[in-house]
Amino acid sequence: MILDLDIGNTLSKWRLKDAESSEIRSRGAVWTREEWRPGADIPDLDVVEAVRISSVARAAVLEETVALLRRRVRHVHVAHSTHEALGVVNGYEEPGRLGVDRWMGALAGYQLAGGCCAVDCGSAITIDFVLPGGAHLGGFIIPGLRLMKESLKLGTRNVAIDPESEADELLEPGRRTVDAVNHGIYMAAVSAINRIYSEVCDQEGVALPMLLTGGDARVVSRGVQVPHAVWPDMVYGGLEACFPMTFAERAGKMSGAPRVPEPVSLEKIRAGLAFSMLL
Ligand SMILES: Nc1ncnc2c1ncn2[C@@H]1O[C@H](COP(=O)(O)OP(=O)(O)O)[C@@H](O)[C@H]1O
Ligand SMILES: CC(C)(COP(=O)(O)O)[C@@H](O)C(=O)NCCC(=O)O
Ligand SMILES: [K+]
Repeated sequence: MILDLDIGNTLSKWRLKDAESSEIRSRGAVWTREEWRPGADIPDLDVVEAVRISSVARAAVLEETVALLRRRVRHVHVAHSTHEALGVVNGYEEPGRLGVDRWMGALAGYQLAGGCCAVDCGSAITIDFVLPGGAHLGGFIIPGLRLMKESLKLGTRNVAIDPESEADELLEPGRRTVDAVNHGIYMAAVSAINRIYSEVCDQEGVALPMLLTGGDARVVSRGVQVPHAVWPDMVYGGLEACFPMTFAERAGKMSGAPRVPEPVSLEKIRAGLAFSMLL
């Protein structure tokens, strides 16, 4: 079995993948913290022959995790942001400083779609752009839904946006604090994504397919007007592409990859942008 780990600032996600069949056998998530208990937080390591890790948590968390795993598993691969990988050139002045989850998303998106806009809705919402040809432009970082809400300190942190909510409802003015806050942060997130996408496509003269991932991807997806696909395993896709192990991975296949969404034409994107400027 292969154990894939995606350690975010809030949640540490794991999945077990069968190295023979490429099937996902199980998955889970625990709050990100320093100590892991194999058998409780993560699967029993006896069945694991290789581990692949993407981590943006504090260095100490990664060090502890790697030390624990190396004692029990022969192959432990830790992903890093580099200047270039798999045809993508990192847009950061200091490539190593780009969050490795963003780098994994950009690599997975490029492998699947060629140029793309990769949006990760987790603790932070990150919006990264890769052009056809592989130039990563860099991106945008805003606080995620939960962080935005917590920063207001209005006592609403424990009432999350119902992931089943309809976007229409969330776009109405709230008539209670909790709704005013939830609808406000939702509007802030989806309008930023819509606008940033249009601005960058306009600047670069190319309509890019958009891919969404992260814990809030589903609910954010409902308010994003741009054609897009939700790909919950996008960060894992980057790990698969960087450290291919199964037959399918070596053939360039990434688990759970969605159909690439057809972007609207650049003319339409520009018309939408011009219209919103006139209002
Ligand atoms: N069951 C859940 N537990 C915790 N957070 C959740 C859950 N479902 C959705 N979320 C949302 O997902 C976010 C965490 O998403 P994730 O992509 O795992 O973040 P990160 O990679 O930063 O740890 C939280 O900030 C919260 O808004
Ligand atoms: C921007 C992030 C905090 C997002 O992390 P996440 O929401 O997935 O936990 C992470 O990618 C990170 O720590 N990046 C380093 C800074 C940068 O990318 O510029
Ligand atoms: K994120």
